[in-house]
Amino acid sequence: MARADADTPMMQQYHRLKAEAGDSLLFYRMGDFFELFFDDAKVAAACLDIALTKRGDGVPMCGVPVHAAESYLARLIRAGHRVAIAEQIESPAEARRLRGSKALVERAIVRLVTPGTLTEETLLESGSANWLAAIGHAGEDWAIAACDISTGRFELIGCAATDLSAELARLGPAEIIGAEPVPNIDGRWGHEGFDSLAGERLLKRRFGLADLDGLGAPGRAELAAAGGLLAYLDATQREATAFLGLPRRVQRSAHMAIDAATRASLEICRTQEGAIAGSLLGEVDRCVTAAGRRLLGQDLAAPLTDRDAIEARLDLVAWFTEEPIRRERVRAALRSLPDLGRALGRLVAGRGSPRDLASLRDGLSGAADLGRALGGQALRPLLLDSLLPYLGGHDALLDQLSRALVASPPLDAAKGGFIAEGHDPELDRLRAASTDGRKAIAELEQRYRDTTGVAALKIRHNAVLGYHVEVPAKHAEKLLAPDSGFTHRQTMAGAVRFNSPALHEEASRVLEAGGHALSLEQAHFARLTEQAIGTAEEIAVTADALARIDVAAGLAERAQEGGWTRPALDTAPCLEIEGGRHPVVERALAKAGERFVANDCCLGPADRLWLITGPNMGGKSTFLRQVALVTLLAQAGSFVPASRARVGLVDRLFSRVGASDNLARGRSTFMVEMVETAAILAQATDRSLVILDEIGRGTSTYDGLAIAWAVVEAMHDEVRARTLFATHYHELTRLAGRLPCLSLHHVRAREWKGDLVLLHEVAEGAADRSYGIAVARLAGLSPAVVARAKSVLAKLEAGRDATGGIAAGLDDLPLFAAAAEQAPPADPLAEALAALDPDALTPREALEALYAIKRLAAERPA
Ligand SMILES: Nc1ncnc2c1ncn2[C@@H]1O[C@H](COP(=O)(O)OP(=O)(O)OP(=O)(O)O)[C@@H](O)[C@H]1O
Repeated sequence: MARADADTPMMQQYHRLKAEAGDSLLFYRMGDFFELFFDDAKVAAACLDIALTKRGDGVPMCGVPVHAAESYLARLIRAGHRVAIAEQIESPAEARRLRGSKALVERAIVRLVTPGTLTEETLLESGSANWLAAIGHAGEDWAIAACDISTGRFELIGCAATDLSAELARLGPAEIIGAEPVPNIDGRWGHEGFDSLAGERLLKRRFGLADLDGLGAPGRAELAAAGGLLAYLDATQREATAFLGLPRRVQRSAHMAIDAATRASLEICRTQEGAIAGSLLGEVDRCVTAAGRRLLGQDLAAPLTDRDAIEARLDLVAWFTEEPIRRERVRAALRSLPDLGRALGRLVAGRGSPRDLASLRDGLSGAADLGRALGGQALRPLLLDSLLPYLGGHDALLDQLSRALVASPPLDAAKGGFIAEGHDPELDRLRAASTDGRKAIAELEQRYRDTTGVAALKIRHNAVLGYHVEVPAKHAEKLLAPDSGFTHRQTMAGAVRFNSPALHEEASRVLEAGGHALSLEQAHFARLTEQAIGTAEEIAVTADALARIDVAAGLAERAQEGGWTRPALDTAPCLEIEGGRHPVVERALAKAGERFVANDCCLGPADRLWLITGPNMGGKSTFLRQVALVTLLAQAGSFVPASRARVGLVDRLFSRVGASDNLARGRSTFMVEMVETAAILAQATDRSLVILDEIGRGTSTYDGLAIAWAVVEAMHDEVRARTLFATHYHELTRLAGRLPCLSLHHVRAREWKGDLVLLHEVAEGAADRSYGIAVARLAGLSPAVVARAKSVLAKLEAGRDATGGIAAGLDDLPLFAAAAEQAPPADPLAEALAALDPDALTPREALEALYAIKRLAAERPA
């Protein structure tokens, strides 16, 4: 940063704050603007598309108006920047009073705005949680402490190093921090406080606890992660306190493990392009509240593995499907409620407004009404019964808020006008005085017009002069006369301004009363906010209960809309789906006026690996994905797009469907595929569901087939997970004769009058051929190229028939297990060498040993 030799005091202050802000952009408050200087100005001007100017001393600068700062902040944060806000912490008048007429206003960084610590409505997506994740470890144990301070959620997740990415993928954090870099994780490192003792101390202090047993005695790694997280919140929020509920310890086994590649491949909460529309979440979501949408996203990101917990969710969805009128009433009630959780988050963070208090009032009273209405319903499911008590219980706060606030308070507390009339007699009196004063000023205006005879005389108000009398320049004479009773204040181009003792007196009354009224309102605001914060935990629980009801009613709505059914759950490793559909593809086809062909799938202990062949575009990938999605939806507690489904609970879900390039990390498509396949083979269990599409396609035919062959064998013999394996290697179908729990299936196609007809139907048996050339023709390859390809194919097929093709001889391979178990043949030469101890040999023995070794070497098979 270029630095002027003789910095002004202001620039010195700027440099001090900038040093503190580090690599964050510094928003330096100057009156009604936040200014940025030097490189910060260049970066911000480019990112925000605003003018970059220069100060008199040549320093580059740009600025954003304070009242519009939020939208600029949003753009900077989205572009990956962090922003330090330096506010004026005293008024210019105070500065002058304390330190003389030329005193510089004191400024301090009051907040670091980072992607994971946002609370402002405009900076957040209403339908997604905004997680900040801190990674800590103690020796070999790792943990993530994650919080969403916009709603107060706080989780501690202990896990193995290898599970970190999957857990982070579940959360989808806006920001990841840690002490030192963690391989393959994109975070900001070098933060402090990641030690378990600090974590323990900070947790105890924050929640006023004597010991941590009440939190389920978190382990050392969890404490280290929590320590880093809390230290970071203190550093970014400064004086304000971030909203955090008590931390919830998340048991990893309580959730279906889904790694990042599977999430991307199944497009669970976002499409691969990052959009919600077109993802499973986008397709399933019928929530009417933002909190419901956030919870649904979390449910889909972390399906459950506990059968009772899933059944409880399903019972509630079923209850809502039974009576559409009941469902619609509940949804209508929910729809009208404000976002309780986020309003609370802002109030706790000290960024709340009177409107947030009104949101609490309306949200809590709506919750209580809903609780009463639902409580009157017969045959309530257990989950609903357990939620009902949390919908009420805020009477004292509600009573205060309802009596104190006007119906629709303003966003800005500073201007007042949010405390209802009749709530505070003193406030009413001050307001009346101020109104009377204004009336008196209006009367004064009329009187001055009459006495001066100037009809155009006006009493105006501005920030510099306060109340004053203004007349057009041509009438100024009369008021300028020495005995007129008016004092000249200002001469403008067309008008002249005056003061008068009577006006001064009335104006003081107005100002004084108005000022007192304002401070009284501020005091009310502070008191109400404090009262609300006092019950923050309880309010957050109410918000969660409302969200859970919204999710269930929304899922019921979705089920009804799409003819979805309640899945049966099973603890045996089975998976039976009749009439299954892919919700997103089905919708896309419906838009184009086409029908989705429903398909069945039936996996069980005796038939757990389906090998699926068939033409390109035949629907293999769609079928694979739909099986995974039906399972995922079922375990998230949703009805499923199928006419019947029985889902044996899945502990881990793996999906490798469609190309997943990871060139940014310097790996080729094939390399990524192999790394991921290795991970599946290492992590999948006999309780897992594995979906593999075209493994081995990115390399030479021989290598690819060999790898696919070995992977299928390993899945079948060793891993024993329920597996769907789609492939274009027809040679793999030979495995059916050798692997008892593998069966062959294909997507059907027909050639009709020379045209290919894709039926999208999954049927038993192998495909008779691959139809690749027919698909290429459909895709518009020129007739000449198609004709040439056909003749090349005829030659290749003739060659294959003559030689047995690339799979010739594969039938003679020993089985995978047998091959894996076969020990390498003994090597006498190696054994003899290993037995030698050169230091213990005499020269003569050494010579003999040498002869013996030469002899063994000569006997070795070539
Ligand atoms: N069950 C179905 N009913 C109707 N149309 C379907 C069905 N399944 C797939 N399709 C249509 O076929 C298209 C191709 O499907 P998909 O990508 O699953 O084929 P594929 O067999 O995996 O192809 P490839 O082998 O080239 O990857 C889909 O985009 C969809 O439009």
